[in-house]
Amino acid sequence: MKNINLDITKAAQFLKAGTVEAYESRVKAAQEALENGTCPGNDFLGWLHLPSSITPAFLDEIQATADILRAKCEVIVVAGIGGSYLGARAVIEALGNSFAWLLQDKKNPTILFAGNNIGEDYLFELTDYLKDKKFGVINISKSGTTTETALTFRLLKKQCEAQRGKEDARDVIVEVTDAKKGAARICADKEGYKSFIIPDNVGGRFSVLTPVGLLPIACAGFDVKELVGGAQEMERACGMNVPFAENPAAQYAAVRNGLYNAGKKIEIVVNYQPKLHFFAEWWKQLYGESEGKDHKGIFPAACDFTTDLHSMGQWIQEGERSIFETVISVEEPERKLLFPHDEENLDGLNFLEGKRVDDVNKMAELGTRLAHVDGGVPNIRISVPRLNAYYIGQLIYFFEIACGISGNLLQVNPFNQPGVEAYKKNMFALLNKPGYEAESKAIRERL
Ligand SMILES: O=P(O)(O)OC[C@H]1O[C@H](O)[C@H](O)[C@@H](O)[C@@H]1O
Repeated sequence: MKNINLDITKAAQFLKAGTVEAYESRVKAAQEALENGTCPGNDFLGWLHLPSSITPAFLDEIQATADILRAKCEVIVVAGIGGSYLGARAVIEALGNSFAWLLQDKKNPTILFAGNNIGEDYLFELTDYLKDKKFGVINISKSGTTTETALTFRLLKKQCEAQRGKEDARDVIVEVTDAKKGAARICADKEGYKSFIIPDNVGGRFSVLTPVGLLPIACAGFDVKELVGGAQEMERACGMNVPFAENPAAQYAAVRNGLYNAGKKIEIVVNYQPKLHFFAEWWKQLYGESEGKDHKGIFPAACDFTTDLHSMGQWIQEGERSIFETVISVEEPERKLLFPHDEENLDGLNFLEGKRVDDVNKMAELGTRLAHVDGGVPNIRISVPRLNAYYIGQLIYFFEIACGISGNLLQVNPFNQPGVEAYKKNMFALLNKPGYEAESKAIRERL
């Protein structure tokens, strides 16, 4: 079976000859530091060999819980934010029907996401929509104390119990959280909810292959064994025994650092399939939180093409030359649709009659690639044979291991996110959270 394939030729051509190759020894050192646990943030390396450590029995347990929720719920709300949100949504949207929430699909529950904002209208409208629904909740929080998620869970737990009764609610509320600490753990133990553990040594943004991602994905009806199988294959293909020139993660990490050092400060991940929109959101957190520190790091951005060619296309073609693109290209769509004939041919498009829609999309992609490279935008291309669970699993692990290597090349700790606390501290000070008295006083003096 084919694997995802990385092509860096149209990016490396922007660098001095030999630049990518010159990273070989530094990449090797980064790989060794990850393997040996000697890099910064070495207490968060549990994701490194996670795919190959997942057992069939563990996946059966995930599936059994998902089956209960699927049988008892027409809607499942997945509450979580950041790494406790984006991976599940990325995979579910990539694999699902584009109009999933509009389908009266009796076979699969509708999956909704919440706990990822503090929008009063959003939460009101969600709880309003759920009023006459048989719904369940997967509450996901590693710390168990994240405000956005905790607020949402308060609302949903109460509503679920009110609508179903406390006993029945107990079967459809599941917590995914720390083994020992945090409000979600205490609540799960007290209420007797089914719960899954997020390992201590796996950070949120690397946790999609733990129950954080696997449980919602199984609830949505997708094959978690295939997903993990794809990740396992990439764990092998990106292993440190694979030579530098043949190792896609090593190559990607090297070329993007080469580009960064040559002044390309922004990486735009691009898709030509709208289903990959949230995959790019997941990627943005993975790379943004891992590399954006010590006043360094490529800014991770994303565009959906061809949609955004009609909005951001101008900037990409002719704006400041500080960007490069990483295109995720799906080789073969899952469905077939032909360009139709039209008697009047008012749009002049009858020359495309009978062609697959994807043939047109592919020419848009090729034309864009040539135009952007001509315009000075280095282009990395990752081709994905099909948009299925196996290849999404490959993409996930590929980007994770490349991120670990890349962060080490950048000489930052890729596994912490101290900067995220600044807004939380201010918010709690402004809200007069008990324990924040001094901060509250100090911040008010600044207003
Ligand atoms: O899973 P939780 O503890 O609720 O955290 C959810 C997210 O929020 C934080 O602020 C971090 O920046 C993220 O890395 C994390 O994934």
